[in-house]
Amino acid sequence: MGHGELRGVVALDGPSGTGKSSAARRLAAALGARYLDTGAMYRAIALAVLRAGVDPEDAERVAEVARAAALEQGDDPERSTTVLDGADVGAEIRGPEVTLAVSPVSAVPQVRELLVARQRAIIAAALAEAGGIVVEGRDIGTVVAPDAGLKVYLTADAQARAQRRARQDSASGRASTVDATLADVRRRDAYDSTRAVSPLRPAADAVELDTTSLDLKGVLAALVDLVERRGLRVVAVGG
Ligand SMILES: Nc1ncnc2c1ncn2[C@@H]1O[C@H](COP(=O)(O)OP(=O)(O)OP(=O)(O)O)[C@@H](O)[C@H]1O
Ligand SMILES: Nc1ccn([C@H]2C[C@H](O)[C@@H](COP(=O)(O)O)O2)c(=O)n1
Repeated sequence: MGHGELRGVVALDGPSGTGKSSAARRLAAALGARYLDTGAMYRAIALAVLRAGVDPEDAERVAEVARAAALEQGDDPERSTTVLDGADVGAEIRGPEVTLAVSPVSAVPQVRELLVARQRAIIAAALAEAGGIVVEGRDIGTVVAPDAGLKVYLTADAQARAQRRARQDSASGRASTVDATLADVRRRDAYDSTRAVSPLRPAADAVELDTTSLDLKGVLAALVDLVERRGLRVVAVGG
């Protein structure tokens, strides 16, 4: 068992742009835990589908590509890596082509089955090695880790989320407008929450946290408070 302060699994779910990745990474780093970005795994499979020249809506061929892809998702909160077929694709999976393809790809039941099994294996290894892990996505509290010690469902106004995403795009040199980003955010929310398998929704026992008027420091403070109230934070003894 490692010396992190978090014991067990924290599940962070919610729609696109609510701050799951930013908050999960910071929480894991603050509590000496591992961090798993499950969206990056779906994005990597979407990239493999595009590279193979397969239509993201062709479920059968998408499942074949997913089975053949060699995917390694890291769980270090200081440096979250996504390696596809031997190369780091961390930047490429954030591009607009992958963002457009990822919703249909992630709706394919065989893709979900494959990735959920891998996510559970990563979580089990992290618990054994570090004692705690923060996992973020769309179905963590409902499907991947239904026994998580804390489940948080992040929300924020679509307008605020689009503004955040447009700022992020412009900081990374990608041209986008708030209107176009808002349309994309709404498209993905609709697709992700209406698909047949594991649709985006809060777990019955999730705590909802609206981040619209919170900055990232405020979100982190609220999460640490929830972790402490659940008794999931242990203070390491000795050095
Ligand atoms: N509370 C906040 N206040 C201001 N900016 C924020 C806040 N939360 C996140 N952001 C910014 O919004 C952008 C999107 O955040 P992030 O990637 O963490 O969201 P996400 O929920 O993981 O989105 P996705 O599901 O689409 O990957 C980032 O640029 C991040 O810095
Ligand atoms: N557990 C998950 C994580 C992600 N997805 C899908 C739905 C998202 O639109 C897409 C990309 O995720 P993001 O990187 O934006 O968090 O992947 C999912 O279905 N289940």
